[in-house]
Amino acid sequence: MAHFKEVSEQSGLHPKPVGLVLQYGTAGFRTNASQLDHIMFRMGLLATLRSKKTKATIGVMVTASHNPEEDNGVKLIDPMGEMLTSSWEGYATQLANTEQEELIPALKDIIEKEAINMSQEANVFVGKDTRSSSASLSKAVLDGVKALGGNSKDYGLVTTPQLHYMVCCQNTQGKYGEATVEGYYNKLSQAFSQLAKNASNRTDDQKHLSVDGANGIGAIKVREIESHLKRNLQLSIFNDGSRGKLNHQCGADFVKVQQKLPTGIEINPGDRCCSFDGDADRIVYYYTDSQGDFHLLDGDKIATLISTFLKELLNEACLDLKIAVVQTAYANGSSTYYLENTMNVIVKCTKTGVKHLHHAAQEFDVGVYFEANGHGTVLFSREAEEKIQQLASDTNIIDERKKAALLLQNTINIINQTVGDAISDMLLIEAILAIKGMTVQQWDTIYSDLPNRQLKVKVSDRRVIETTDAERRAVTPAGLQDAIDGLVKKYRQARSFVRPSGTEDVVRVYAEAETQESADALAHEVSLAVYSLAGGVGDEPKPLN
Ligand SMILES: CC(=O)N[C@H]1[C@@H](OP(=O)(O)O)O[C@H](CO)[C@@H](O)[C@@H]1O
Ligand SMILES: [Mg+2]
Repeated sequence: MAHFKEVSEQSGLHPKPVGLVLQYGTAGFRTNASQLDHIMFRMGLLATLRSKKTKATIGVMVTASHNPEEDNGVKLIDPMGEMLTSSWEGYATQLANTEQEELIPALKDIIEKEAINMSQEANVFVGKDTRSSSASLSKAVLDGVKALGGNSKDYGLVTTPQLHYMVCCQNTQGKYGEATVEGYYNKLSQAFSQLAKNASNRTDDQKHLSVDGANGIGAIKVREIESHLKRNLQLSIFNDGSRGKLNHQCGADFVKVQQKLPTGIEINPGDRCCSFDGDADRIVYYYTDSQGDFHLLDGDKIATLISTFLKELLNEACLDLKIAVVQTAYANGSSTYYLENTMNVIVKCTKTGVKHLHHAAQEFDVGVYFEANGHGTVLFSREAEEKIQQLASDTNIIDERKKAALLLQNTINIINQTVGDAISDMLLIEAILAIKGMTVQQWDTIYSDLPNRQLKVKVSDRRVIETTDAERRAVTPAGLQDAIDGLVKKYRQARSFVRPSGTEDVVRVYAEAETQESADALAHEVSLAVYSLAGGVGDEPKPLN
């Protein structure tokens, strides 16, 4: 049949190392770049099949996000700009692990199971981050698409959320926006300018933000959008890739996990700063105080700021729309308490991984979702968008209600609803702070984080840990959860859980408690329990201090 001969020949140029097995994990495939050429070619094939199946454009992003420069990875993007549906993740894993000679039968199997019409046209958008391996790996994706007779468009260097945006624009025939990087900048920057008009006179200092670009794609793209912002926002960009190494001692993941400033940034006490991750789908804020102490405003603080802003606007607009915040087990206990008890919003907890949060957020009129690490966005239901649109364009009302509706309308336009987006989130946060006349310190005092600690434990097979209750409790191995419960009881305001990582070969341990000493001690003791009950390898975990 058509193209199989071509696939067979071409796949020989992208051979699979015999015996290599990889999984489509929390965020696609991710490992050392040297092992990924065949994966990329095959994901080009799979994206082509997915496009034929959905009769829509599919995206393929080559990136390993916050991983070190030597790694790479690939994520597939479904028609509305969301992550690949989980029912196809199995196919991705199958194709990835099939030995060379079984590739065509494996493809035919998917075609048959999904009843794919092979004469249907296929279109695939491809993007890549700044890793040195990304150029040849994205070429392998393009080869895969071509081999199966699909059309492709190579966007070259883009952030992950930009590619999600392009896919959504394309499949909504431009209703979501124009499927170009310029179109993306125009939509976001125009919405930002509109929102900024609602801020009272701001000094240059207040308009200033320091950005740590993680030496990655985000630095390039934030510089590009800066020129569209007409000095409504004044950026100093550090770690722009001209000297430092990608994600090395910098970027959102480093700042969140280490709870300290990235290297390569020069700031004064009180300056508002943010860090992107390696593919610019995450953002965290921070500042240092006059004592030099570091203060982090993570995804939880961002979710609180945004949901407060939206709830106030919905009230002012007298719109009866249900707003909810979606978090994971990593959300700081103080944030959950504040959202539920002070703000009175619905809070949902899902498993780790953006696809879970995204789906949960879709169930509400307005769903704000953020992982504590700074990956998140806001989703508006079609009904919510329509109600807001209607009120904003109602010529009979000229009052506070309409003003709120117009603010909501521009907020919708500034947000990338397809996926978490560091640039879009940054603009929204900057607009909210400007409109509310709020400093980063004032934002920080909305609630105080419980001190917390995240650790990793190496075990021989992390799958021995199975969890339940949105990963907050371990079901296996026997005795582990009882041990954790016993340890948690020793500390005040304490909570701890463990889960196998979906992106690294480790078990993650999280603990929070009334003091940093307690959180550190609890995290260490839980690590020891994991080490002894779940097959720890290497040296026993050492205390932090
Ligand atoms: C604790 C943590 O931050 N985990 C991250 C990390 O997943 P793990 O499954 O924990 O490795 O990478 C994911 C993909 O970027 C992200 O969605 C998630 O939040
Ligand atoms: Mg990322």
